[in-house]
Amino acid sequence: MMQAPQTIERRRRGLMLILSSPSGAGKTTLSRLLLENMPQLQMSVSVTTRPRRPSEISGRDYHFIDREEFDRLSTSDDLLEHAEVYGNFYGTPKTPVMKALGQGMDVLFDIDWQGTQQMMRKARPDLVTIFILPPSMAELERRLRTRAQDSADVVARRMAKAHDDVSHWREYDYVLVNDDIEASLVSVRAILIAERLKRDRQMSLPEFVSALQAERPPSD
Ligand SMILES: Nc1ncnc2c1ncn2[C@@H]1O[C@H](COP(=O)(O)OP(=O)(O)OP(=O)(O)O)[C@@H](O)[C@H]1O
Ligand SMILES: Nc1nc2c(ncn2[C@@H]2O[C@H](COP(=O)(O)O)[C@@H](O)[C@H]2O)c(=O)[nH]1
Repeated sequence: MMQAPQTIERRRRGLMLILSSPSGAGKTTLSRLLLENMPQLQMSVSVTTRPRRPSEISGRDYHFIDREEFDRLSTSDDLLEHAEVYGNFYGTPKTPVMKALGQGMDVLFDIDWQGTQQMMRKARPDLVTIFILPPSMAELERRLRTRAQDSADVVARRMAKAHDDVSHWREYDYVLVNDDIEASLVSVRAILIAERLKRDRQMSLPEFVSALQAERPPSD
């Protein structure tokens, strides 16, 4: 006998939402706000060889590791992707991502364009990618300086790479200019909500629709 539609468990393939931008455009800020108010979304916490900033918490913002440990993780295939960015090494641990997806969660990534390219080769159908542009290069520099977490040398090094970073915008599904943070948050939430409704991600739809069609039409 056919199950009633309302008793069918609505299963969905988890998706991987990637945010990339030149350094300082606002990925971390947007990610934190998005996670505050979005169920079924988990942040991927990267490993990095970069020194910890004063405001950062190990295990929440990054897993801070040395180069030897990083090389061990990358050669043992424990990273989904990895790259050298602004002179430091960064990578995405594989196990927590696979576990979260297996539990029906979506996973949020704050990674650069090199990591995104690697992820595209591995898991394109499950990826949703967003590139975040700053309103201007002057505002980008202002944000990096007022964040006050990096030395003047580090800010200069990141600004020197900003044009090259921006040149990758066409590789992304969505592009937004992070002028107003609240407006950007609304856009990212809208993208995620719409992507969750994509037909191919709703695994139980065929079963659900069959059950709907098997119901007797209401009598007049
Ligand atoms: N729309 C915005 N308007 C003004 N300031 C913003 C906006 N978005 C972010 N900021 C500020 O800009 C600074 C940089 O933002 P954030 O750290 O989120 O950038 P990021 O893209 O994560 O940088 P990185 O790539 O270096 O990790 C922070 O001080 C943040 O508060
Ligand atoms: N390819 C990857 N890039 C990553 C990862 N984690 C962070 N990043 C990117 O590095 C820069 C600099 O970050 P910051 O925290 O030092 O300011 C930024 O573009 C991040 O998106 C990662 O695991 N893989």
